[in-house]
Amino acid sequence: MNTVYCAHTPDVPQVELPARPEPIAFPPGQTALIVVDMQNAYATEGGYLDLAGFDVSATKPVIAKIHQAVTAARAAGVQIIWFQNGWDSDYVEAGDAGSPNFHKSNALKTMRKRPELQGSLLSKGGWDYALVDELVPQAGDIVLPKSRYSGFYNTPLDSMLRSRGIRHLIFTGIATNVCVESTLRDGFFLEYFGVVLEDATYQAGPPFAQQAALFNIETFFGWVSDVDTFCESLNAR
Ligand SMILES: C/C(=C/NC(N)=O)C(=O)O
Repeated sequence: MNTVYCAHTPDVPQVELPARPEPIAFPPGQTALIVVDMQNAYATEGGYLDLAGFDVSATKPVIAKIHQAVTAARAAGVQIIWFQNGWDSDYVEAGDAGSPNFHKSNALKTMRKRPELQGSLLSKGGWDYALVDELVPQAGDIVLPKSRYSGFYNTPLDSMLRSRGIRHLIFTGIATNVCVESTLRDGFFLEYFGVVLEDATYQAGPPFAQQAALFNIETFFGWVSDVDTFCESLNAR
């Protein structure tokens, strides 16, 4: 199958990444690896998703895969971007009853159901908001807070990418079917090429949510590959 090349980067050295539905080429210096919301809230037992009734028992291998992908990407000159989802401790940024987020956020709903949790879930500065211990941003990485599912909404992500000439986005993180897919979709509308490394992501909900998100991405919005393939492609440069 023919490899997909961005028409605006033909003269830049490219990495060819085997992916579904077809291979895609990316120039490492014009690529960002985005780690979506690898916070205790989403990946650790006792965090928000767990308390809200979602199964997070299988997230350890995902954390290890993200670590592997980040290490290889950083060494290859790929920009690393970490997102952290959440709000101020008074939840002003979450919105009041005039915001759909107030009604749909399972974190806010869980705290309304269990008032003893109020102030603890996804609150900036708290354990739930913090990145998991295994994943530590390094000098030169970009760390961005966000208050809604898409990393492009109300954040400087687009201008930071444009100012660095970045057109290619490699996605990892949790949840595939919520913030990963939302950010990749918004990136598609803004003309970014989005690839998900499937074993470095995990769903919020049953396994079919992961399958549906990956189907949507590979069929309509981007490409799907995995961490070993990504690392081997970088090493083969
Ligand atoms: C369900 C959920 C997902 N967030 C994410 N990081 O994908 C939430 O924030 O409530």
